[in-house]
Amino acid sequence: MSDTENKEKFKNIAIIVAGGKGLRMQSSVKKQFIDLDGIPVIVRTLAAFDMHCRVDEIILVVPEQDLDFTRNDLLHRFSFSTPLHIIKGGVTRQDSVGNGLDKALKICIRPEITFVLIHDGVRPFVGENLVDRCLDGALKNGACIPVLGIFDTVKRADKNGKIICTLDRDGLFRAQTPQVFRLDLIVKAASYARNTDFLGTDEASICEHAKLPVDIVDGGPFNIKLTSPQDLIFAGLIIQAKKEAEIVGNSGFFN
Ligand SMILES: Nc1ccn([C@@H]2O[C@H](COP(=O)(O)OP(=O)(O)OP(=O)(O)O)[C@@H](O)[C@H]2O)c(=O)n1
Ligand SMILES: C[C@](O)(CO)[C@H](O)COP(=O)(O)O
Repeated sequence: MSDTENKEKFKNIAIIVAGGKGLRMQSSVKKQFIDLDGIPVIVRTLAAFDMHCRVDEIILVVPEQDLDFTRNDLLHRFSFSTPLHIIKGGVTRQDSVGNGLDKALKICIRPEITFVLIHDGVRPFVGENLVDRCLDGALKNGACIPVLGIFDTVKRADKNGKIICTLDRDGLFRAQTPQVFRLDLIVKAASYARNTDFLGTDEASICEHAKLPVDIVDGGPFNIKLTSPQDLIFAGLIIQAKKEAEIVGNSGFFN
């Protein structure tokens, strides 16, 4: 099926979760609101989905106490063309995603023909082609996430810092976002996780728990999650490198 036909038939909703406290970043400003070269992290992330021609609507999840600030102050300074819904998050990432899924159910026509792209608000360098790969994968089999291989030798160690063994890294991957799912499937998996008290660190793990298959596609080396203070240094370098690549017409590298 061609892209144009898909666009008529399917609806793609990005759910950007930015409802966390960002404790590991040790910053007085929550990491999703930190300014990176004049543009807040969450605005950079929103812009990546706003500019993507296959994203029809965006749901932004923020901490309840930051709803007013986000609506009236932060986003007031920027304009987006994709319909944007701003809602409150929950205690855990899974709760925040759950709120996003509830909203997606309300704004979709039919969950069976709706895809949700669940993305960390603090992965601002997600590329256009990476989003396409995840969407294409989910269109085929209902669920798809981007991953990166592991290029270092992987050790298991005990609590005293003594190595127990070296793991076989063949078949091991690091999961990124956006994680894309047909809405009816992820809603079913999320409800099963709730009923069985399963708490996952990503949405793929919720599907795994519900025995729903999830495909993988290549993630991106620049699609980093801003977690600790050092990541802000990497973010600055990525921004600088992107600017330089744009000048010489080589920015495709970052997609
Ligand atoms: N209750 C929560 C917790 C996390 N997130 C979001 O999930 C993404 C990935 O989570 P992580 O990097 O762990 O963010 P925090 O939970 O904010 O960080 P920390 O664990 O360091 O406090 C972030 O965009 C974060 O805002 C969320 O929407 N709601
Ligand atoms: C969803 C995620 O970013 C995929 O790598 C990750 O699992 C979030 O984990 P964290 O423990 O909240 O950092």
